[in-house]
Amino acid sequence: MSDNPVASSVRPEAEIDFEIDPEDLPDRAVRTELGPPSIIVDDVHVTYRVFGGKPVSDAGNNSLFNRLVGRTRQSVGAITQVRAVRGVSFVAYHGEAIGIVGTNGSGKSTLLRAVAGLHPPTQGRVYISGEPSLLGVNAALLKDLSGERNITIGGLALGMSQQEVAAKVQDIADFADLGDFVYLPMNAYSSGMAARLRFAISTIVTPDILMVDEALATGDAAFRKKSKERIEKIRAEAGTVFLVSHSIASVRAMCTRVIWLDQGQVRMDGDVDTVCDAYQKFIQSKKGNAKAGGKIGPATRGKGKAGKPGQRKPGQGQGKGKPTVKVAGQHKQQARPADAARPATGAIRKVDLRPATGSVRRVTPDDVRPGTGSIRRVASADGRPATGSIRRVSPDDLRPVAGPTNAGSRPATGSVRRVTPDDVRPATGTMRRVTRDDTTPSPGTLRRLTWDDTRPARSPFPEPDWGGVPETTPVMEPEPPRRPARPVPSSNNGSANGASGDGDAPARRRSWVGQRRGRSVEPAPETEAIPVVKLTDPRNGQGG
Ligand SMILES: Nc1ncnc2c1ncn2[C@@H]1O[C@H](COP(=O)(O)OP(=O)(O)OP(=O)(O)O)[C@@H](O)[C@H]1O
Repeated sequence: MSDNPVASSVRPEAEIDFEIDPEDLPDRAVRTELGPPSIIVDDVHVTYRVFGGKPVSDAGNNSLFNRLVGRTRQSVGAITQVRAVRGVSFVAYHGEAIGIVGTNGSGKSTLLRAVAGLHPPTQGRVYISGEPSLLGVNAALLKDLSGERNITIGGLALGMSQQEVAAKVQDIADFADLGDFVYLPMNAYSSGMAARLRFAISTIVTPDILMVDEALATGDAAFRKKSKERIEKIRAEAGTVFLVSHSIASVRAMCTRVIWLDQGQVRMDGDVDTVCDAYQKFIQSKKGNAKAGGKIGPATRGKGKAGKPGQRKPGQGQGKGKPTVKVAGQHKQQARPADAARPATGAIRKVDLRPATGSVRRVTPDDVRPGTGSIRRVASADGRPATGSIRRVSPDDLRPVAGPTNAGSRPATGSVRRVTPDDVRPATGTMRRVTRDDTTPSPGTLRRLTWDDTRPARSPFPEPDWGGVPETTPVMEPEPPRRPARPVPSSNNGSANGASGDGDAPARRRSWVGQRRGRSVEPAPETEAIPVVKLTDPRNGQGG
């Protein structure tokens, strides 16, 4: 394991707010008579163990063996120890408002968490009388819930009953200046609104010990004024208030005592003006040094040679012959030379944008012009067919391959061409266009239906009566026995006067029957007299 006591020093520059108009906070906190001790912090150390970090050898243990071991661990994933708080001791009293100042990463938040019991000290002890209430920027509010619900949950967590919380919801929403936003999920809040709500929830009840960590930083002047009044009230009721802030003006206005932390240690502890003045001077000297070319920060890793203050050997962390910047009389910082951005071996260097062989370079318009053997720009002329190369397809490619006429659009072997109407004419063995002729009947095939196809094959109805006698009910007269006609004398044919004798009767009868059947029946012609011949049987000679 490696020890990295200066890890905090690489944090970005603290955002120190000197710009707050003191008129926003007109009344200075008045130091009142102090009560008994509320908190005793006795030589507290807090060390974080970070997995996977790069081990940085301590200056005191920078032996060859340690460096070799450190490098070995670095390659397999080392555990880095970050000593955030290192041996802090102080006593806080009832009725005090203590401001805690320091640059980024100096251990302010860690110290508050240790005092509030949220992070056990690695070493040392904390004694406390009363119930601490830590209000931090990361206080556990549920962002998916509305402000109203968070007020309820926070109030219950502080020991209030449901009725007490319900009665206070509107007051808290008014104090945080949320308006109707109190009914919306906290996701919809700005950072300032969320910070105001956190402060309002934490101060629903008057806590014994209130710890405010940067929660006021996002508030506007009006809200800071309200906050100050509330803090004054808590302090007046013999509570103890801790205020972590980068706003020196707020600390000056609200606190009665200030502790300045630097790299996890108490650098100064005393009355407001003395400590704030010293801290302000320290910050301004850092700013001045930064403007002069030095980098702001209490210390630098400087190739792993920067160690704890007081343990650093002269010349450590400095390149040979390179200028150094002294920060606040304690930390040494290697100045960044003006030509630091020039190419260096093994480091990030300025990329040469000119073409170079085998290196990354900037692509210029010249690079995309046609050239041989490289990626080049495809010009209009290049869009014509080429063999074996990717090219741009132009409208010309869609024209017939052979010849400009339709004839040229006939199938060609092995090439894609435009399909014309000619291509859909009938051809043998290929698909062809279907014409009307294809729909005329042919034997054994489907044919066109005509009107006749729709008439019944045999009518189910009887033939209509057209005035005659139905054939199904014929009236038959029995025909009289035929007698042999008597020979008619040629002199007396009986037809001279129109009268007829008995020989006319059969003709008349046939004519009548024919009329009744509705048919025109021609009278039978007069039969001639047939001689009667008597036949004899040749076997017995008798007539038959
Ligand atoms: N959870 C953590 N794990 C590892 N290191 C941490 C953790 N929290 C803080 N640190 C380190 O501890 C050191 C002190 O951090 P801390 O947040 O207490 O400083 P701070 O003074 O509150 O900083 P700031 O002003 O930026 O809020 C820093 O170097 C930081 O990187």
